[in-house]
Amino acid sequence: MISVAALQMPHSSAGDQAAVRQMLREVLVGREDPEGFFAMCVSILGHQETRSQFLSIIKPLSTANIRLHSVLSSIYQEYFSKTEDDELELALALSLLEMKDQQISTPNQLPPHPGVGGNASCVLRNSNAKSQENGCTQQEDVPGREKSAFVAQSMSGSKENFQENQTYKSTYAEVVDNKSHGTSQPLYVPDSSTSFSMPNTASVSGQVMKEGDLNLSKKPRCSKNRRQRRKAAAQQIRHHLFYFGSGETLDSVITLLLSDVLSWVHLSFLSLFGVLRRRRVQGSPLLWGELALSCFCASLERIGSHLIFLKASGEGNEDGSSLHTLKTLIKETGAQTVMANALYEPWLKERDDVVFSALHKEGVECKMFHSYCLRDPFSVSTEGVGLRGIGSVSHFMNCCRQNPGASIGVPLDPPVSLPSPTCWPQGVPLDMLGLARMPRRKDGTIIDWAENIRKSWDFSEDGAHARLEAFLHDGVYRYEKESGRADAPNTSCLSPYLHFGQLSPRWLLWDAKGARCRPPKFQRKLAWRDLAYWQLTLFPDLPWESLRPPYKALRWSTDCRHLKAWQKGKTGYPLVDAAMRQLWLTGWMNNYMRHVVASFLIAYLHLPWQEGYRWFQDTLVDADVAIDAMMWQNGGMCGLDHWNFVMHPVDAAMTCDPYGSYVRKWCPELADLPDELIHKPWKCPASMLRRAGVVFGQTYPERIVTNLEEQRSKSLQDVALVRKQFQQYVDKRSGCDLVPLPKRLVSEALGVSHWDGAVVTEGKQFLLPVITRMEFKHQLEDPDADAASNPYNAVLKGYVSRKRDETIAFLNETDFTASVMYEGARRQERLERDYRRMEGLPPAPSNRGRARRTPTAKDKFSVVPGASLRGESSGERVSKGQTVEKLEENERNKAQAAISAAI
Ligand SMILES: Cc1cc2nc3c(=O)[nH]c(=O)nc-3n(C[C@H](O)[C@H](O)[C@H](O)COP(=O)(O)OP(=O)(O)OC[C@H]3O[C@@H](n4cnc5c(N)ncnc54)[C@H](O)[C@@H]3O)c2cc1C
Repeated sequence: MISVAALQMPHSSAGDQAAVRQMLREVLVGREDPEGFFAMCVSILGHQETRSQFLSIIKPLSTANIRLHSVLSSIYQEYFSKTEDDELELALALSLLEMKDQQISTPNQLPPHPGVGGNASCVLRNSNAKSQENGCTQQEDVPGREKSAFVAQSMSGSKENFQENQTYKSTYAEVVDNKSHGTSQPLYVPDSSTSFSMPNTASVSGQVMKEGDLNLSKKPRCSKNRRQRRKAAAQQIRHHLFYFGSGETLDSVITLLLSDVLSWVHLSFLSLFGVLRRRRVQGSPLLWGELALSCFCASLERIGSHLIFLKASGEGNEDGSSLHTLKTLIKETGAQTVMANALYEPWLKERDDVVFSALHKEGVECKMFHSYCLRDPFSVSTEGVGLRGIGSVSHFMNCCRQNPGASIGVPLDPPVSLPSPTCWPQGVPLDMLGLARMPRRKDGTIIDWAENIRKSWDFSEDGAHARLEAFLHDGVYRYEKESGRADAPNTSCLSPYLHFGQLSPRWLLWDAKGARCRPPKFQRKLAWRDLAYWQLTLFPDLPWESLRPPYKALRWSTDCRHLKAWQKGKTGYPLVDAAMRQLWLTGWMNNYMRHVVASFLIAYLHLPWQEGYRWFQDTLVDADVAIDAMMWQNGGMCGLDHWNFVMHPVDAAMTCDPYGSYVRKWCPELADLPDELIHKPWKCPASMLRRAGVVFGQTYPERIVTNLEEQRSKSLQDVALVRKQFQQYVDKRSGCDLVPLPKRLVSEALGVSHWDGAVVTEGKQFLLPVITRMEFKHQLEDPDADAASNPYNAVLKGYVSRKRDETIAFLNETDFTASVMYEGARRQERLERDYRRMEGLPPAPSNRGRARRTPTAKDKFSVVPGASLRGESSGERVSKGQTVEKLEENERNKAQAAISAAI
């Protein structure tokens, strides 16, 4: 192993050198790819310096790792042999500059709010705070209560506030009544006191601010580290809120954002191989992070406080550098208490545990609070519920009901002031973090890919509340029935604010329940969010590896042209293109459109779901490692709750853009086509195209694939192939896929700790049958059949009748996925009716759609995946499985499990 520290970078700054060295270490241990490393050098050192220094930087590799050296050299040669024109052309294409004259408005048509917002993140606090003055709340009844009293008082504000909160809490518990289960038990709501509530409160400029990582308000402060621990490039913004104190109360508070070296990695999207890989790694979320931090700084200034930015530095790995920086700060400020909000990504939790335990050993009191999710994902348990239907939101909510754990808690008023230390520690300016750095051309000019994103959003907490208000006054009334509409602002558009902690889920849930219209579907969305984090804690490889083993071997396309066309919104399918352009220009698209573009990428282009995940990570302003990964796994057919539907790239418009106005907005070159043909311009007569000024290949791209049915058939056949190849992962009885269970779930299911002789042995794999598309089960029997002849064909064609709309709206009250299941079942019914008519058979008994949701002995495809645990080696049922089954037959869960199992 060579010594990275020995590398020479004569003309760069020490910080740059450290960043490059750090990244090279990552390459050497295989956590970073050479391409990502090179791009980082270009970003950090600049073109000139990279050109002159790169070869000497990598020179030590020429003896220590010849292969890597030659890969890096060829990347260098290729990059610097490109002409400026190539790059410019790419930049233009990628920025979709042909649309620059268009007025791009915000995703949900709210008037744009120029200016800034802010977020922030961490707070350092010193002891002896005047608790009444600021609003931190610690309602936990813990032994250290006295010590944390400063927090409790400062956050929850007055006693009256607290009482009001209690009342609110009981109202909340009633409201969260789970309608679909006819039980008065609070849905997904724990009962007793809040598990935290840090410096909440504060009425800043007359605004009630709510809890969030980057806000002053009602909630836990601190951070949510979003790090993408992926091999190509690890990026993160990390913020921590620290409270430093020396007594029973705090006398000062310092808000701190701690960022690590890799956060400044900056990939030029022009850089590599002439192929647009990404806007930049995590470009959009980092941009949001910077703008939101700047707003948060302003909010703190208004109440006489500051936000300090620090870069983690010091020797050692990333834990080491965070720890070193914190220790230095603690020494400087004399702090005795450090508090931070919990991060749930397993690898970040691990790091924080290490840091906190080291600080603890040195006598620093450390406290971690929960804020990002409604439930701490590490505390969710399947006990009493079992594993049947795992992955579905219904199953997850059942688990939360059965094992309520700590209370979700109530939002608190934001602080009106924060006690200041006598001397503020020295930080670095926000722009030094380099979060929203724009790439430069070789001539030094900046390519501002974020112009439209900045116009589209207000990045401040005020912006979050304005959107919430707007939604509660308008969109919320259409949410149940029409949240799929892309042409209307029917969803909340709050995801980036939630992601960056500018709005807490607790507050959102609270407000949604207080609204006159309380759509259960909307409330369940927050459970989806928590579900994603629960899955990530169970399967830390969720963002990279297919959960269903056979699907790792799926044959995927490697067609870069298709990928680029999809990314740039140039597939020739107007609905897909409109959504991808909206994503590029605003950093957002609604949930329905995310399903449409994901289905297109996977089922019709056969590109791996990881490509979609990566692109979303780079371009979504709400890019979230857990949610994104869970959804792409589900879309990629390998998640726990894989989609039982495929969105058709044309017909889905019947639901989401029936009049073509969404396409007209984002693909203006098609604006003059009539409503009925705008989603399929290739069907227009030549004269109509002429009149509308559409020339395929010039003004609008040709379709990159034309044989949709064939493409789908291929996709199905590929799935059948791997399921055949890896039969050990297919349950013979039900035809369902089998997923290896993480030990934590096995223990819960077997009740290992209490159960005689039940030992989950190291290395033994337990397999669980999971929800599996019916069309896959059928295809297994006839692997070469085409998609059209598969009676369970999952392609959704859009909703077409009012009656169906109403039924779907009703089912949406239960779950979005339930509605698409319904549609699938109806389609199946139609097919069967036609078949029977043609064959002269008597009509089938009715009510098949719903019946499919429950297992019947007659229809093997309806068999509900049970939680029969099998030892892989023996293939035999584990005797303890009977106990598991017993648990699962628990009456309280039966109805829910049936629905869960079907979706
Ligand atoms: C392929 C794919 C990738 C996705 N990637 C992300 C992502 O990176 N980050 C992200 O926040 N959401 C992601 N989603 C989920 C969802 O599309 C967005 O949360 C939603 O579109 C945000 O818009 P909204 O705030 O108007 O949502 P609303 O419908 O108003 O919902 C309110 C909030 O609930 C949460 N929520 C809604 N739907 C989901 C869901 N399916 N899973 C988890 N939480 C949900 C979000 O925090 C959202 O802000 C993805 C969905 C798909 C299909």
